[in-house]
Amino acid sequence: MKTDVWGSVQDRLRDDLGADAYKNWIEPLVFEGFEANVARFKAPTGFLGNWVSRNYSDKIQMLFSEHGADVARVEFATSVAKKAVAANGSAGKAPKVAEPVAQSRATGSPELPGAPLDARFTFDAFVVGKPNELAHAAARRVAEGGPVTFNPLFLYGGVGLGKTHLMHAIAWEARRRNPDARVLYLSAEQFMYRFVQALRFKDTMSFKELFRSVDILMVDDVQFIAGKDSTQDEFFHTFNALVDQNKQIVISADRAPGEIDGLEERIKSRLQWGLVVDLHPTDYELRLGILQTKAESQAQHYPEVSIASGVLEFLAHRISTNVRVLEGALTRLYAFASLVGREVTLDVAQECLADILRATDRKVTIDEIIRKVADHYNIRMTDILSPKRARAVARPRQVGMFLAKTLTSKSLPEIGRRFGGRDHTTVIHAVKKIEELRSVDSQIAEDVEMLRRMLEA
Ligand SMILES: Nc1ncnc2c1ncn2[C@@H]1O[C@H](COP(=O)(O)OP(=O)(O)OP(=O)(O)O)[C@@H](O)[C@H]1O
Repeated sequence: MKTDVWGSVQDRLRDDLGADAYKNWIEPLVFEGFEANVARFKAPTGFLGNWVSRNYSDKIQMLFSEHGADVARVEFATSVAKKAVAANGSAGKAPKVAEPVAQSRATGSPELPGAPLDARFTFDAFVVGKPNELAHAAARRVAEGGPVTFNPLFLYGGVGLGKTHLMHAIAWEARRRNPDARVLYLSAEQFMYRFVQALRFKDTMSFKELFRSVDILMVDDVQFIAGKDSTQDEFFHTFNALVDQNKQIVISADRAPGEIDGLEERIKSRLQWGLVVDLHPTDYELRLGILQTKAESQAQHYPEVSIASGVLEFLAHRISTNVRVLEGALTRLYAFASLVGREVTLDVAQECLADILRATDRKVTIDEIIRKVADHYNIRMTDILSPKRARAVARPRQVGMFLAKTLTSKSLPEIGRRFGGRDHTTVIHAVKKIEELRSVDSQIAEDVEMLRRMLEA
C-alpha cells in the first residue's frame, strides 16, 4: 500500500512540477516507507535531499495527506555515495560522486540537477548575423566536444541578446552528440543558493563532488556573484578543479570580466584565460532574420494569420537591440490578429504595439540625432540649429528632421523647436523632401540609412 500512495503522489508531482523538475528532483528519490508518522526517503546526495526537503517537502506532505496518508514530517537521508558512471570515455578515472542514479538509468542519460533547459533554445533556432557570429561559432565548437581549446568560453552582452539561448544550445547539442555527457547548466544565483544550502546543511562535500564531476559546467549571469565572497571562493575552486581535469566551462555575464565590479581579481583573471566573446547589439539585418524565423514558427500555430509585407521590416527598424522584446511583439501580433481575425497591416501593428513602440522610441533622442548628423556631414551642431540656409547645412538639417520624425515620437512642432526654433511646416517640408530624395538620390538614401543604423545601434 505504501508504494501505491507514493506512486499517486509521484503522478501529482509530475503534473504539478513539470517533467524537468520532476526528473531532476523527484525521480532520484527512493521511497523507504512510513515510520511513526514520518515518510522516509533516500536521496542519492545530501545536496539533492536538502534541496527537495527545502523546496518540496511541504508539497509532498500535503499530497500524502490528500491520498489518505497523514504524516507529520518528510525526511530525506543520504544513500552511500556511489561510483560515478564514466561519462566521457575516461573509464576508471571518474571521480567518486553521488549521482542521481535512478534517473540516469531511467533516461539512459545521466542528468544533473541543473536548471531546466528550454526546448526552443537550440542551434537550429539561433539566427546568426554579424553581431553574434563569433559567439555562435565558439559555442558550436564547445558543443562539438573534442579537445578543450579554450577554457572557459566567456559569453557576454546586453539584455536579451542570446546568451542563455546559446548556452542551452550547447547543452542540447553536447547531449545529442554524447548522451552520457554530464552537462550542468545553472544560473550563478542557483549556484550560490545551492552552495548556501550546502553550508547550512553542513554538506559541502556533496556539493563539491557534484560540481566537480561534470563534463561541461555552464554558469549563466555570473555577475550575480560579485560581492558575495564565500560563493566566489567556492566558484573559484570549482573552476580550477574543472580546468585541471580538462573539463569545459562556459560562463555568461552582462559585461566583460574586467568590468564586473565586486568580482575578485583572481576570478576576473581566470575568466579571461579562455575565449572572451561578446554578443553585439543586433543590427537591422539580424533583427529581420530573427523576425522572419520566428514568424515562420508562429505561422504554424496561427495558420489563419497573415502579415502584410513591410510589417516585419517595420518592426526590425523600430524595435532595436533586445531580441526578447522583438519576439514579444511578434507573439502579441499573432495572438491579436488571430483573435480579431484581421490581416496584420502596418496600421494594425502600430496600434497593437503602441506601448512597445513608445518605449523603444525613447532610445533615440533629438540631441543624439543632431550630434550624429553633424558628425556625419562634418559640420557643427550650431550650424544645424542656426538660420543658415546654405545647401551644405540645410540638407543635413532636413535629414536630421526626417530622422527625428521617423525614429522618435516627438511631434512636428517639438521637432521644429529643437532644430533651432523652426516652424512645424518646415519640418513637414523637410520630411517630404528627404522622402522624395531618398528614392532618386542614392547618396541621400545611403546617408539616411547609415545614420539610422548608427542611431539605433
Ligand atoms: N540570434 C538569435 N536567434 C534567435 N533567437 C534569439 C537570438 N538571440 C536571442 N534570441 C531570443 O531572444 C530571447 C532572449 O535571449 P536570451 O534569453 O538568450 O538572452 P540573454 O542574453 O541571456 O539575456 P539576459 O541577459 O536577459 O539573460 C530568447 O527567446 C532567445 O531565443
